[in-house]
Amino acid sequence: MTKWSEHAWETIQPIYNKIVEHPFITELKEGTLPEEKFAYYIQQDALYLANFGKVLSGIASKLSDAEHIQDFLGFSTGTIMVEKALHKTFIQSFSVNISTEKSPSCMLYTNYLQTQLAAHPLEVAIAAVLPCFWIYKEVGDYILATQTATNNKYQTWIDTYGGEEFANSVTKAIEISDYIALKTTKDIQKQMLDAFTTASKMEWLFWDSAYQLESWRI
Ligand SMILES: Cc1ncc(CO)c(N)n1
Ligand SMILES: Cc1ncsc1CCO
Repeated sequence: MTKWSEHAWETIQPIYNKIVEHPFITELKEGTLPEEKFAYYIQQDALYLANFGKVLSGIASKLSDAEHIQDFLGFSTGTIMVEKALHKTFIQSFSVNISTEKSPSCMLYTNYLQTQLAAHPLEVAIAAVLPCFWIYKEVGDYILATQTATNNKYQTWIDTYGGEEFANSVTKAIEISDYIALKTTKDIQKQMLDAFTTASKMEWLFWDSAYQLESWRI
């Protein structure tokens, strides 16, 4: 029987392909991405991760299996560790201005995840956060496997998401998603798939918004 996660990944293939073809990713891979665009991304991602960590601990508080609770609390702590380690390094070296104003796309994505947690079945909230893990792992692995540039100034970012440690978290998150999908109804499985797809589109949007240096139109 096909696992929910296999079906889900297959469903978002066209979105994933658009992500790895996006100039943000192709230029990040070669180290040619303008620092201004990477700095914009890092600044918005700090705001994103702070919210994402809260959503993950919110999911933990709604779970019942002790192992799963521990895993989600670990993921939540992981986002804070990544935020501190990666973001503070880049924020210093690229002299990023610390802003507290979310871009439209960052606000869309963070609010979407909060809404899934607050007003939808737990299974759906779990499916909504899965692309954040899975797409980043795939993008990290893809860059590591295909990059030709040496001395890439974005290597720390690449190694964070292409590394084994992150892969372990991603494997756990996929396994938990499959476990809960198996125990729920067809209808909720479909809602999980829709949330997974929507969040995957927002992953594309997040990189695109950084590449475009998106701003509020007012
Ligand atoms: C927008 C976004 N999605 C996913 C991750 C990785 O969890 C991240 N750092 N930022
Ligand atoms: C999903 C995710 N993104 C950054 S850290 C983290 C959890 C890893 O444990």
